[in-house]
Amino acid sequence: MIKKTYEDLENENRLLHSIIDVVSDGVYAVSVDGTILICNKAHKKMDGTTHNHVVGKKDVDVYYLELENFQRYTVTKNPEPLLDQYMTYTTITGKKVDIVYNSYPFFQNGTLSAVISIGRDKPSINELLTMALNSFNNKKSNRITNGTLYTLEDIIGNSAEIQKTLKQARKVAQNQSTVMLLGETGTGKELFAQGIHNASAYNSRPFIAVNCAAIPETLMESLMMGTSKGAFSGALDTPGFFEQAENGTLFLDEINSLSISLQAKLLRLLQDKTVRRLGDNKERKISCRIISATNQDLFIMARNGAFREDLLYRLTPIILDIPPLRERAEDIPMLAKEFVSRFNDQLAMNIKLIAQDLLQLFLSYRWPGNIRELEHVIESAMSMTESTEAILSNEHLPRILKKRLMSDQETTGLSNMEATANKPLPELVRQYEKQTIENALILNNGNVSQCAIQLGITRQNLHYHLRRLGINSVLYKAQSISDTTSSPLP
Ligand SMILES: Nc1ncnc2c1ncn2[C@@H]1O[C@H](COP(=O)(O)OP(=O)(O)OP(=O)(O)O)[C@@H](O)[C@H]1O
Repeated sequence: MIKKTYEDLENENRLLHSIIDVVSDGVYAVSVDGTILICNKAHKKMDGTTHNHVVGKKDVDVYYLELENFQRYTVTKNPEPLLDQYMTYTTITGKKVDIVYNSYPFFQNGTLSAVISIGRDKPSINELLTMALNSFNNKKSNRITNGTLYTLEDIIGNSAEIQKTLKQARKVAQNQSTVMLLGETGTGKELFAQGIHNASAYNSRPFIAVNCAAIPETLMESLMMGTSKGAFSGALDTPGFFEQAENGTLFLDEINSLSISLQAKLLRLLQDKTVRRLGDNKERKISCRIISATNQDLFIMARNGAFREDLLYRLTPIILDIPPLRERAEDIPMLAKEFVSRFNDQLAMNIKLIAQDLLQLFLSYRWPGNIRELEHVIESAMSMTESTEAILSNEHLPRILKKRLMSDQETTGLSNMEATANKPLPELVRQYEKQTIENALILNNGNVSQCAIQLGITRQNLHYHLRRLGINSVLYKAQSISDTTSSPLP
């Protein structure tokens, strides 16, 4: 074997250092007595430190945290790999870092001599997650890296109802007030919450979404408040939701499912505007906007004692009511077109048109699951379609879905009777005329002449009715599915 010269070893050392420096994860090595041996570029960038701050210095002088929270301390006590650990610390430069790391013992001649750690900070993990999500939806590429996917501009709908809610959302985004989003399931409450965050001045800060119905009650308190190491067996230093959302937005979805005891705890946090991690005595200021959402009537729940009235009033200084899809049927073609276009991409299909029979079925259905249901129905229909087909029609609906959608057509007469019981006749006539003309425009791609023929009136007469009823026929002009503008489709 050829013996390496000192110069060879020097070159090899330089090469290894260069490799370590170009790795995008933070790489760090510390001797068992706490002297920092290696800290690569990515780690220094994450920490906001320089070579002089770190290499050769004692770790306890560079990173401000309790000795027993250093990975070096834990691995020295028990020389085994320590994987997927999460920690928060402040560095000598005052930068606060959230990091997830793996640490490994390094042995020389059978004796532990150093600890090597490889880590990534939370913002870069969020970035990775966002990239992964984006890769599922190429339309959403180069998307936001604050934990969200949508802006208010992504909310589709030309109806007066949705435009009014969007206008209110844009206004609310200007300040940091607490907002409550009301709406049936699938109406787009989370979309609005993300949209408000992204339209706000603090949109570079985190958006933390918590589904209150999905987290077991026993875990919720520690996740909400955070824990300090030793609070209970296995507890680590972990920031709670409020801390994670620092200067950003905390979105509490399905807040109606919080138990009464958690409601009391949440109320106390909101009143004190401070949070204390479990097992810690340090008070931390709450500095995030709270957006909550419910698909049940909290005012009725409060009346029945199922939701605390005092908490309800804390959460509702501003209320945005998101209308169900059945109350804005004119948005259905536009939404359907968007979903067809998305599934064309995802399923490698080439649907160019939604047939009139299917569109008519969509327009007559009540959509209890709202936009999410429309999205799923289109996905199911497209999954039943050959990739060579260009028109999506009734025939592509799975039998069970078709039956469900058609059952509404049969009951529409009855529900109309119930809905119209207390309205004056002229208003009902006007509503009916407007709906009939809008449906005809949708079905005729905004072509006024064809629409007039279908309705059995002259073109001039139709123009008169359009003006009288405030309908803009241009909005109904046909566009191909692949068109990205949000207008009704053929
Ligand atoms: N106006 C809209 N434009 C485009 N897509 C929408 C719109 N509203 C909702 N969606 C889509 O509908 C689905 C449901 O939206 P979201 O999850 O925001 O509803 P939600 O009201 O929060 O529902 P839940 O109460 O069940 O949590 C999502 O896939 C979303 O992308």
